[in-house]
Amino acid sequence: MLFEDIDWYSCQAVFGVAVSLFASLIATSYVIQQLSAKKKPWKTVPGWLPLIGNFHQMDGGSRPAMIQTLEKWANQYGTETGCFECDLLGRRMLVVCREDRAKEILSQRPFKVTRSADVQEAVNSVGATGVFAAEGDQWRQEKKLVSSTLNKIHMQDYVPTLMDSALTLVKKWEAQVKESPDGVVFVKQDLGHAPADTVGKVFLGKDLNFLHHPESDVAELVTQGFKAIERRFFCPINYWRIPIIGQDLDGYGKYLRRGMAIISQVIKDFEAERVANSKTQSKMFLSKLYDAMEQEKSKLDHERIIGNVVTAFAAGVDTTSLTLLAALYILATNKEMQAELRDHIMTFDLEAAKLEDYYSKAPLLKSFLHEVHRYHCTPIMGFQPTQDIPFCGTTLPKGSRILLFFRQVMVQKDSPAEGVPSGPDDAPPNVFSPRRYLVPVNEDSPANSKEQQWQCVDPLTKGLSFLSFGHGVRSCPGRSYTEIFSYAFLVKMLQTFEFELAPDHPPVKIVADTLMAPDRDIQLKLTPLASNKS
Ligand code: HEM
Repeated sequence: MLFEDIDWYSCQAVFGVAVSLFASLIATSYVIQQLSAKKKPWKTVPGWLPLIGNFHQMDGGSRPAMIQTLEKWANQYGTETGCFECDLLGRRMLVVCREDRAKEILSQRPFKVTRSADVQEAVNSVGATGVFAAEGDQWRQEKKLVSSTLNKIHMQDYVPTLMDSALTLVKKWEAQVKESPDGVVFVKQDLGHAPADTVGKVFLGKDLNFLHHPESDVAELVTQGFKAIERRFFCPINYWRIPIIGQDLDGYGKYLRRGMAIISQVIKDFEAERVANSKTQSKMFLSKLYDAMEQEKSKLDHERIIGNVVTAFAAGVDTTSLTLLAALYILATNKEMQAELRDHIMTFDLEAAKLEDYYSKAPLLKSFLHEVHRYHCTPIMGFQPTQDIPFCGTTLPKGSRILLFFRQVMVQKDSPAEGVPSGPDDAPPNVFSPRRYLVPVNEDSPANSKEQQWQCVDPLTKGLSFLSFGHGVRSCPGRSYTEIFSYAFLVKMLQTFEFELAPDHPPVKIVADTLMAPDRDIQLKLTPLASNKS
């Protein structure tokens, strides 16, 4: 067809109709949005724009910017009813930010309220098709099996591996410091690779050595997997579901195929060995899982076993590394606290420590870590009702998108969750207080006397004062696992180095569990302690 043949008049008319249709669509959705906002008992964040909703008010939409904005909105729009509504890229979200409202949602779990479909979809899409993203009978079966392999009895078997991985990390930094004239190390990547190594060893019985080979296929599956979950969670189109090419559209496909093939092979080798030799390694997750499947007569298929191993990487690695990143940042910028903790754990014998010692012999360290978990927790979790449920004096329809603001419920100043202890320093819940969970051993002796001994109480998990590992039957089965690794790492770190932020460090701020710093990383200047210099 020639250029002159085009009927420009018709084209203009079609274009005009399309523009007016689009404009009336936007106007109608604006009117619907305003009318539906008026009917609800909670406030709606103003400033809605077509297609993007309130996203343009989130300072570029990075994770910390989003958390900061939601925190600001919770104080602005959520105080009256304990919740508010906003629109993120066309998805209406009910943000629940106070204990009483959170209870209304959490009491309906696990069946009337589930993880949100967006979370399930994003997590499943990266290969973590395990208990975290499962629901209904599938979840019931897998939770029983997975939890039984992570209970305190089995945890005894994992302690040496967890300690060993923590030691290996600190030794790596010791070697690095010897080589480098300024003693500065970047910490974030290693803080992720060391817990990933524990998952490799404990879950698969394999030393995948992420710490020294961060370019390996399984390491890439894990690292790229986190990025893919964040990216895919907010994407309005599930492009990864497109047959053949979907997983490759954002470049994740190659990591998924290679990483999964390796994990699948390790499991097949393990099965073959188990058939040939009934005395396979009994001190690792796979053995314990297969034992539990036999005992319970409850078999998971090969794909679900892979999915649960990938889930351990997805659920346990980033969370642990962000906790430790926050802990190191706090100690690096508070020398007094660092010195007090070092004093406290200096005689802790890591090599000889049994599971119970981690919980009883270092109360201040334990209280510090509880507080890091509380104050710098995963701030938000997505849920949805599977049927209409009562909420805030009205009915929340099936399928509504709920963001439960765990952190806000625990740390807000004015109406915090009941049961957050104030500790010997009488600290309000909105303040970070490392001694919060300490109580005097001897009630009669004054709390501030030098002779006073302290013990650490466990945060209450019945109420909502400690939601860092979730709530109720869906709470995290990996809590002891990550705690033991973190204790071992912090003890070794404090026994080996004094540390501070590197000179001329760019500005850093922590928003919930995330550092606002270049690459969300920090550089530490590590000075070996005199007693450790060799
Ligand atoms: C600092 C480290 C960790 C934190 C802060 C953390 C936090 C959480 C949270 C908040 C949940 C959601 C609970 C809920 O929905 O109520 C969860 C679930 C889960 N976590 Fe962890 N977690 C950590 C480490 C781990 C580790 C090391 C593993 C495994 C080795 C693990 C495995 C899981 C699994 C399988 C679930 C799903 C449970 C279910 O849906 O029933 N987590 N975790």
